[in-house]
Amino acid sequence: MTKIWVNSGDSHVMEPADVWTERLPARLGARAPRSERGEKYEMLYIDGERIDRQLGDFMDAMRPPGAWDLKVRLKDLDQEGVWSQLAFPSMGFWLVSITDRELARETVRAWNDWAHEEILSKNKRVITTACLSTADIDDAVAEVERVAELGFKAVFLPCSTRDGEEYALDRWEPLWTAVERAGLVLAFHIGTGGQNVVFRGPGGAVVNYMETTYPGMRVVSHMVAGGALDRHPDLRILIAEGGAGWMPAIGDRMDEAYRQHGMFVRPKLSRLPSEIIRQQVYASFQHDKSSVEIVESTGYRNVMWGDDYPHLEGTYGHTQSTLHDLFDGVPDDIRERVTRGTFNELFRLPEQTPQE
Ligand SMILES: CC(C)(COP(=O)(O)O)[C@@H](O)C(=O)NCCC(=O)NCCSC(=O)[C@]1(C)CCC[C@@]2(C)[C@@H]3[C@@H]4C[C@@H]5C[C@]3(C[C@]5(C)O4)[C@H](O)C[C@@H]21
Ligand SMILES: [Mn+2]
Repeated sequence: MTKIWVNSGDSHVMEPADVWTERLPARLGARAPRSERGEKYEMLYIDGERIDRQLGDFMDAMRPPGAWDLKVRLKDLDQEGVWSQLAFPSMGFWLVSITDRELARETVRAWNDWAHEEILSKNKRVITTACLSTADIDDAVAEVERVAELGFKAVFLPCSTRDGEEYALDRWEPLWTAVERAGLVLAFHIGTGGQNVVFRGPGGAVVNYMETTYPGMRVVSHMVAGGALDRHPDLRILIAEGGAGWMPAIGDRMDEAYRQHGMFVRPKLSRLPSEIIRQQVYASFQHDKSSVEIVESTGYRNVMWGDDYPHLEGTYGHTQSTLHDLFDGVPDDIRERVTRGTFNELFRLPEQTPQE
């Protein structure tokens, strides 16, 4: 079986437990996210709030030996055929729920400094997103400018927002301007910003998996229909780990809404919603065949494969068989686009994948 070399638009770094306590004064470090293992649940403490989650199951299911060690990770990637990765946080995801301005600013800054020193400065294949404060837009703008200087290629925000902070609202304008001007990708990872276990009845595991997918589409409907992407034509957003098959479907439905409910529509847009999605919205997937098929059948080309390394929803241990299932028989230009081209277009990395 020939090795298909790919880039991954959705991976994760595992931060050391002391990523904040080592870098912040005790009065702040003590309030940063930390998890303690309980019987069935892990207790997650964030600024005094407690969230019970089955994180332990996720951690135990972590197979890849390189999850916590960059050098070993690069060997894992060679084995799997992954050249570059865009790596999201793990514990860093929980920073988005901090509402205290100083704590949000300082924990975000500390996480980004750790990522810059321990990942970005130590290799060229794994690049991390940067975290941003959701507590204060001015702090987020300042951090965008700082991390762009440090060489980050993407920042991330949560898919779900607090009520009254939806992404269509003007409050975000200074941040959209800053991200667009810095040429960074604005990434949203599914399952962030809200509850991930919302139903505990029959089928709960699959229902909850699906329920974390919908907020990613909601980000797109707000930022397209609210005009954010129309006002910032160079701003590119990525919805990571939510699959990509939904892009043409919501493009069509938003066009229908825009036309059939035209008398209610504001703001008016300079392009149809579907055109804005085609040009400025990107999505990643791991196993979905439909994510490849829509590129062939609808011409939505902003589709990017992701290994979700080292999470159990990802492909570690079966990457090559997954890639052959997905791409054998698919036209070369589409395989090239989805496995490497979209990633290189977004993160403007020179083509580095070794030719087997
Ligand atoms: C089986 C039930 C119904 C039983 O209910 P019970 O708890 O016993 O009362 C319930 O426990 C369940 O649904 N368990 C399945 C596992 C699960 O928690 N599913 C949530 C939806 S999937 C999800 O949230 C993704 C998007 C995908 C899996 C990894 C995920 C949890 C990751 C994992 C965990 C944590 C959250 C995180 C980033 C993070 C650092 O890595 C994302 O924010 C989010 C993400
Ligand atoms: Mn992921």
